[in-house]
Amino acid sequence: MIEVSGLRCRYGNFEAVRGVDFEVHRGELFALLGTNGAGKTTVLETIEGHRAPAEGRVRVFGVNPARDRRIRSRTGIMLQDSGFAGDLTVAETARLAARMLTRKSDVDGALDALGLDPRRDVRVKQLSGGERRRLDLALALLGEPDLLFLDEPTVGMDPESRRATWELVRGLLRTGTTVLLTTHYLEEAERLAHRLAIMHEGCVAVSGSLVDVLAEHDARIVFTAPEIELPALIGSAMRHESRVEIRTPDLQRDLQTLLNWADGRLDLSGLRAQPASLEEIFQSVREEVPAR
Ligand SMILES: Nc1ncnc2c1ncn2[C@@H]1O[C@H](COP(=O)(O)OP(=O)(O)OP(=O)(O)O)[C@@H](O)[C@H]1O
Repeated sequence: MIEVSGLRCRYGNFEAVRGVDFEVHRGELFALLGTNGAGKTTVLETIEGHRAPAEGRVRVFGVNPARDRRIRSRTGIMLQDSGFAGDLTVAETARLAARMLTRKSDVDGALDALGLDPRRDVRVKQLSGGERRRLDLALALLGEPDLLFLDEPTVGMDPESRRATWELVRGLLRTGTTVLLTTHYLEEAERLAHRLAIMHEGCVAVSGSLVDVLAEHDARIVFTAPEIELPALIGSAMRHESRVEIRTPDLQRDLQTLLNWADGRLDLSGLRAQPASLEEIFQSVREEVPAR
């Protein structure tokens, strides 16, 4: 659905994107993540056809998005701010947005899907931040796009609306919609993404399927235990008072060793074993990749 290869983008002499490659496949959710100023918006704008690359190639539905406007009718874009007049009501805004589309769209269905039906006669400027995001998403869904761009979709939403939005996105994925998500909310990416790329300083620092990316980084075993000599493990153990934290590249093996060793000897109280989180991987990208 999307192909980005060798992409470079410049603002004057400043190279904001320095050779980015990734693909987004049909029916998947791809999360484009990154540190502040990493170049995500620049990449997105190029994919959306608003910016021509300095070098490299971008294809959406197999065509150049900067030249071929036909892809617009198959694409839904949830912007950070949809830019409609605050004096219009929710329903007026949705009807106006629908009129700008070439595809037929179900305005009532989109408002209903986002729980905005009871708010349809409220002026947009009176909506809460979370309701506003839901309206932005409803507008992006008009015309039932094959490809959906979600830019920070759940900013300002309360936990319940956020969960409802994730469920809605999962539903869209089940019906074959392809989604490109950008978010600073890493739990969101962890919950939704099939594959992802983490950008830093204009480059992709980490990419792959969520499962592989998490598996490639050290998992963690945590428990509390008195001062005691631990068995030899593959991972490294650190102690903060009675709390022991083991970072391991082989969670199953070290956990097995630890449980066998503790059996009948010691209660590993508060034992937790978990894979690396995107939060930790993100942090290591920030620390490891040298600043330009
Ligand atoms: N119009 C512009 N002129 C000059 N530099 C720009 C312009 N727009 C963006 N930049 C710079 O390009 C780099 C990438 O910006 P971009 O907005 O693509 O990053 P981002 O990953 O979306 O950041 P954030 O997560 O902070 O929104 C940044 O260093 C930014 O300051």
